[in-house]
Amino acid sequence: MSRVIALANQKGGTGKTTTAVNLGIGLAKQGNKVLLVDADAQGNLTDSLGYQEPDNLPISLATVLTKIMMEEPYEPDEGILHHAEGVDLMPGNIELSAIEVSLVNTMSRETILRTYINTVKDKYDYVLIDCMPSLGMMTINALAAADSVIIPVQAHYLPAKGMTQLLQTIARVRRQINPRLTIDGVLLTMVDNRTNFAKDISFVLRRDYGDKVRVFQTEIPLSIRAAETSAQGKSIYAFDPHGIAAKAYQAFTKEVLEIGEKQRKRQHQTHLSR
Ligand SMILES: Nc1ncnc2c1ncn2[C@@H]1O[C@H](COP(=O)(O)OP(=O)(O)OP(=O)(O)O)[C@@H](O)[C@H]1O
Repeated sequence: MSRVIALANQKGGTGKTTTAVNLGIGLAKQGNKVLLVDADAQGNLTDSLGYQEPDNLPISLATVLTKIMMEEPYEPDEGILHHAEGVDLMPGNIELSAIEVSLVNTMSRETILRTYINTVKDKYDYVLIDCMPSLGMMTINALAAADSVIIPVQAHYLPAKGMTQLLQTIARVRRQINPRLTIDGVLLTMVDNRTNFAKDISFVLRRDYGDKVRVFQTEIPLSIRAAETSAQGKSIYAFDPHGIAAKAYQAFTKEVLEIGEKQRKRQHQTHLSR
């Protein structure tokens, strides 16, 4: 059974893409089949995996979403690229901006991405969706398609207002479109342990939101090597395998696997008790 996880935060630059790459490849290194979906018009995930001109790719997520909206046939593996470190990628690019606009007038506008994911997910253990830094239609589509959400939060600023808004949006999607949607947790990224600021943010997050969402035990440290990785087209495990960021992403992958295992067991028990 596959798990679909959206990496979402409407604030830009919080580590969504870096986490998608290194969680995805981390899960693949543990023997899982993983599809990464670039649902951000900036195409940063696509770029980070070595496809440096996402806008020139002949087929991308926008291509298949357009076909779904137009009720045209498409092949389930259409446009999917294979990365050397064992993950698949459905690339994204600037064409997704036009999709956001046309979705507004489309029937079932919140579930077009879910329709796509449902046709491919059975081939994978994990599907990770890298969301745009907004709460627009593409992010709503990602939340409608997902089983759960991971919220990367940059440890540099107090996320209070944005966090409340994001949690409200997730709750609304759960009520109106996707009742099975859960929050896996908040991941603190770019933590600079030399300052007290990161500790303060971590404390405030746990104090104000700890009863509503898990804050992952693992914190991703601020690391120049992690920042450099995106230009290399590879993961932190390939670029700097012994560094602090690689170790943190390994520990984070383990936490995500444990959550997945617990949820699978729960689903199995519910299924048996029916
Ligand atoms: N642990 C880290 N240490 C230092 N720099 C990092 C770290 N993680 C990510 N970065 C850098 O921070 C920037 C933002 O990260 P990233 O692109 O992953 O965020 P994002 O949330 O996907 O951004 P956007 O909202 O624009 O899609 C990038 O330049 C990235 O290389």
